[in-house]
Amino acid sequence: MGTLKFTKMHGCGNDYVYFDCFSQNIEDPETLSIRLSDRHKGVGGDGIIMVCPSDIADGRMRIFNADGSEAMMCGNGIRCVAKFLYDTGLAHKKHLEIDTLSGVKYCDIIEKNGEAVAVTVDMGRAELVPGRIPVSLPGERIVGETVSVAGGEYEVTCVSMGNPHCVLFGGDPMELDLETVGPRFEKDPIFPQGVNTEFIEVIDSHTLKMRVWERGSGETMACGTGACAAAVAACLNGYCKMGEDITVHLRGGDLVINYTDERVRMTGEAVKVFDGEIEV
Ligand SMILES: N[C@@H](CCC[C@H](N)C(=O)O)C(=O)O
Repeated sequence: MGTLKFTKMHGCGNDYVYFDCFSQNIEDPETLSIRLSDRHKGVGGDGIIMVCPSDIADGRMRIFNADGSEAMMCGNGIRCVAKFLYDTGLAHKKHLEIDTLSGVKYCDIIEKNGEAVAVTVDMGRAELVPGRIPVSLPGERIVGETVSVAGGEYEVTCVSMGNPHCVLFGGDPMELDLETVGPRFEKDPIFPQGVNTEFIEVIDSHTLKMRVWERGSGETMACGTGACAAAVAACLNGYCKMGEDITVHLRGGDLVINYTDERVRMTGEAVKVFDGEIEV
């Protein structure tokens, strides 16, 4: 038995329990994530995030979903990791490099009264090659393709932002039975590693409304990589234009995304809720 110090943080309501792993060791993050994510018997969150030292960057992020699975990347999480590094002084730099399982990402801190309040992240290139997303469908890329999922026909666009995404365009996503439809996509064999699924209503050429079902965590208030994938998909399907700012309205707040061939940039809030300590 021992204790672990943590910080509860969120980006647009996508909340995780963050651990300073420069000074603490977590032996079994998978089990800890399942336990702490419980909103009744735990701290409550969409998973846990370990902020670790790195030999090649200012810090390294490890993210675990609420079901204990480790993910390669988290858009809302990386903004909070940047805030954590900046505010705690572990790396008090306006430009931060953060290593992830999908490579090093570059973060620019937006500061107010000495604290990071928002972060712009260079998320790198959007990956469209099906085998690298991965999605088991033929072709050079999957843009507006009709596929059969659990007996239904859907028009999908598939993108990797370091993790796999399937984007669908339609009417108001708030009217969807997401608890039924989300798991069907997550577990469909065309996505060999599972998938995060975004349901999008195009409001205008600079504005999207989105609801997300996340692999490993279910419905969350927001998904940063998902908002990036949605903006990329909106451009590929001709709803929005590359190089222009696209605001994505999520259940928990807004993200601004800018997509070019070279990179996807994401800007949004990073918020600390409270510090705590827990027996493990
Ligand atoms: N909420 C995240 C993504 C977290 C990981 C995802 N569920 C996966 O398994 O790929 C974000 O903000 O990007």
